[in-house]
Amino acid sequence: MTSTTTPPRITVVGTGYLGATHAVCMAKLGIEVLGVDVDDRKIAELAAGRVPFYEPGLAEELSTALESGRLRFTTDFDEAARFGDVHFVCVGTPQEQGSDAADLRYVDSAMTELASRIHKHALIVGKSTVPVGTAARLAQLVTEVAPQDAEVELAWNPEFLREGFAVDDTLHPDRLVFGVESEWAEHLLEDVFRPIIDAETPVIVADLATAELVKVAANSFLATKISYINAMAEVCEAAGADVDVLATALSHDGRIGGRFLKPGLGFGGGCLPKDIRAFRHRAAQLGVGQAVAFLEEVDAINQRRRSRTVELVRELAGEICAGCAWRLSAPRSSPTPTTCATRRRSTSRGCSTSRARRSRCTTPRPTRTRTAPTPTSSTSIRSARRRTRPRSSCCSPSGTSSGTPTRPSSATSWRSGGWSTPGTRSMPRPTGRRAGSTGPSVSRPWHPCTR
Ligand SMILES: NC(=O)C1=CN([C@@H]2O[C@H](COP(=O)(O)OP(=O)(O)OC[C@H]3O[C@@H](n4cnc5c(N)ncnc54)[C@H](O)[C@@H]3O)[C@@H](O)[C@H]2O)C=CC1
Ligand SMILES: O=C(O)[C@H]1O[C@H](OP(=O)(O)OP(=O)(O)OC[C@H]2O[C@@H](n3ccc(=O)[nH]c3=O)[C@H](O)[C@@H]2O)[C@H](O)[C@@H](O)[C@@H]1O
Repeated sequence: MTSTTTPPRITVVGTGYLGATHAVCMAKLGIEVLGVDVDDRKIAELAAGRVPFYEPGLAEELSTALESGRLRFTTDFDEAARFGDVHFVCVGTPQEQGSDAADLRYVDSAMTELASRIHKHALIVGKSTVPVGTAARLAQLVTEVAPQDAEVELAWNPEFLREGFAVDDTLHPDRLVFGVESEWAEHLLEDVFRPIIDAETPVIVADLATAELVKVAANSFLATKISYINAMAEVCEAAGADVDVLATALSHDGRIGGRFLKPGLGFGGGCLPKDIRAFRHRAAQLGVGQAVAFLEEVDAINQRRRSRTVELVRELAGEICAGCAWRLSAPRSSPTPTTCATRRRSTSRGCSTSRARRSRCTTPRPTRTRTAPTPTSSTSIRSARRRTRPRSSCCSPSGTSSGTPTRPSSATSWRSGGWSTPGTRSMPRPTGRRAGSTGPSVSRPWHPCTR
């Protein structure tokens, strides 16, 4: 049933990848939104209509939202506290340095800064990915720091968006999870997400701990699925079998499905590596480390995958050098080794930063001939070297049965092909993914597993 009540006004605290997307999408749904961040440069960029990372479609939606007057940005927490009825906290939760635990200092800081300025009845909603038990601790924290004239409650609403599909995933999620402690909080969240709920999106109402756990359980499952098929790739390589065909065959079993079953370099991205580690760490703290001990193997398979890829690239680079040496002895019109390498690099599409270029160019793509299928595993990297014609029997595990997987032509298709291209997601992060984005005080080199 469609509601006619005015939606609550919201703030989005932390306007990084998740927060900027959430703010823009909420404004698109007709809500008045104030985006808040401690990074004044990021706020200035967003207020000027520029998205400081790459996400398809987001810049256009940002412009539209700014023009509508429903979306504004600020660094002023007092303004945020006055403005919002519902405050979504979307700050980073990177892996702690020297530990597998999640670094919760940004969440703690954002919650404290905000709650200590609220002078009304308001709901603070955590969206960041946190270890189970964090919300209960924060619920106590916000009550303690809130002024006496305030009534502040905490809820948790984990986010499942994928980078590259962030806008669509936010507007059309598979499900909404509301971790709440009162009916008031539940109804307020329903008012915020009304258009999405009206589109028959399932809503799961849970307690705080369950809501937190849904998120880490989902990411752990996805990571496990990827490592599973990559483990099969290791076995295939040793046995002379073809993991792409194996994955395709598995994908036709409806109980298994083909999504997240693409063998490749292993999972990277911003969250899966850090989230499975933080989950193991938290489970151990709770005395149930054994229950998720398998995630250590999931991580190990993933690390092995990367090492194996580097080995393969070295092997293949050897072949390339041999090829170039052969060309040197060919007639003068043949390209020199230098021009070989330059051409190869310049044909890497979408490499608009040096980091992106590096990440693309360290993949095994250069060895493929024009007609060979995209190697998505070490087995297929090897077989691509043997084959010059596409194998019609090989289709992608996602069910696109048209034979040869196509060459990825964008960050999104490259990623969805099972390849990890960390640098292409968030190009203008000059001091590193975490350094520039999680909070101004952290400065360490970007690495997909520690962001
Ligand atoms: N990026 C993604 O695809 C998804 C991320 N998540 C989770 O969402 C959270 C945020 O992730 P991202 O947006 O990728 O991180 P991000 O690093 O892109 O953005 C975090 C933002 O928080 C700001 N910030 C830090 N401390 C602050 C404070 N005290 N007050 C206000 N702003 C502050 C930073 O300046 C930065 O703009 C993480 O917990 C992540 O695991 C969940 C689902 C998807
Ligand atoms: O918590 C998060 O931040 C998000 O993490 C992932 O999203 P994301 O990291 O943006 O990207 P994915 O498309 O899920 O890919 C993750 C990694 O797995 C790899 N992958 C994916 C699928 C596959 O079959 N094989 C494979 O190796 C990708 O190349 C990439 O490195 C989850 O898919 C989101 O649901 C979640 O919200």
